Amino acid sequence: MYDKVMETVTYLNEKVAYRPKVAIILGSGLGDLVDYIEEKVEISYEEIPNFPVSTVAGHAGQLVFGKIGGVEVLAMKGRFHYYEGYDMKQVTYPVYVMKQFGIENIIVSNAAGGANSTFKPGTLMLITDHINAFGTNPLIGKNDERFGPRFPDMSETYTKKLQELAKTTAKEMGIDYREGVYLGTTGPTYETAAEVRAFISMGADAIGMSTVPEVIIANYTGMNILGISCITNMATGIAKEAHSHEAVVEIAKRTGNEFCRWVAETVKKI
Ligand SMILES: O=P(O)(O)O[C@@H]1C[C@H](O)[C@@H](CO)O1
Ligand SMILES: Nc1nc2[nH]cnc2c(=O)[nH]1
Repeated sequence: MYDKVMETVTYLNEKVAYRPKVAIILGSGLGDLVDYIEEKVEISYEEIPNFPVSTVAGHAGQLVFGKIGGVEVLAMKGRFHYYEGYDMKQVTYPVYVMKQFGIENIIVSNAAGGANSTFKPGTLMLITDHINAFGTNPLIGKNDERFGPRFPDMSETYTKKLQELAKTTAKEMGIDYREGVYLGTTGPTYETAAEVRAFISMGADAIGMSTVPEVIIANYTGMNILGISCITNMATGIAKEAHSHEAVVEIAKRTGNEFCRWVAETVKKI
């Protein structure tokens, strides 16, 4: 794995002059953030050695390098989900690459269902912590100490300093946000109402199908982490209507503007 990652990193180093310290993983329907990136260099996943290829509608499959307000960034437009059939090492492969490429701060985003009944579709939630309900862990297997320790601590997974920065920025910009715990499941089914009740009793405020594996690797490799969920629907049982991925992407795109403004301003201060 290490050699493969380094091969990908070498390719990127030769292909782009940018050396960003900040990366952003864009969730379903949140890809418009790339419109805030100037002097872009875009690379399709197919072109990148050892990179998996995204198959989900609403996910473009590109690394986008450039600048937001003068700050160099790397945005991942299209992520890899466990439910697509990738194994956990493939799902998290880009995060290993980012770390070796020099990324120190990662912003992870997602579209998620609201489990906290005080949320509504369109709510932006700053992730304060997560629950891994995937039933597996991307670090299972032999550990390579060149990436990180065998038993990573996760007592401050979502970096307090970045949370404070995002909160101050939101207040300055008049952006409304909530805070909460993201629970990640495998998908691709949306939850049953009974599962949502169980997840609420476990402490979930938002439920999604991504983010947790990437964050586990980002934490393991020693990155600062900021997470934002865009609540696109209320979770099953709280919502009156049935879910569809099309509706999720549609709401994420509609609320995406606030999300993009918030992330762009926060990036400038990192
Ligand atoms: O990549 P994210 O977590 O934003 O995508 C969400 C979860 C599923 O992939 C999909 C369900 O509609 O959207
Ligand atoms: N698991 C899950 N993922 C989502 N992504 C967007 N909405 C939802 C949801 O309600 N549940």
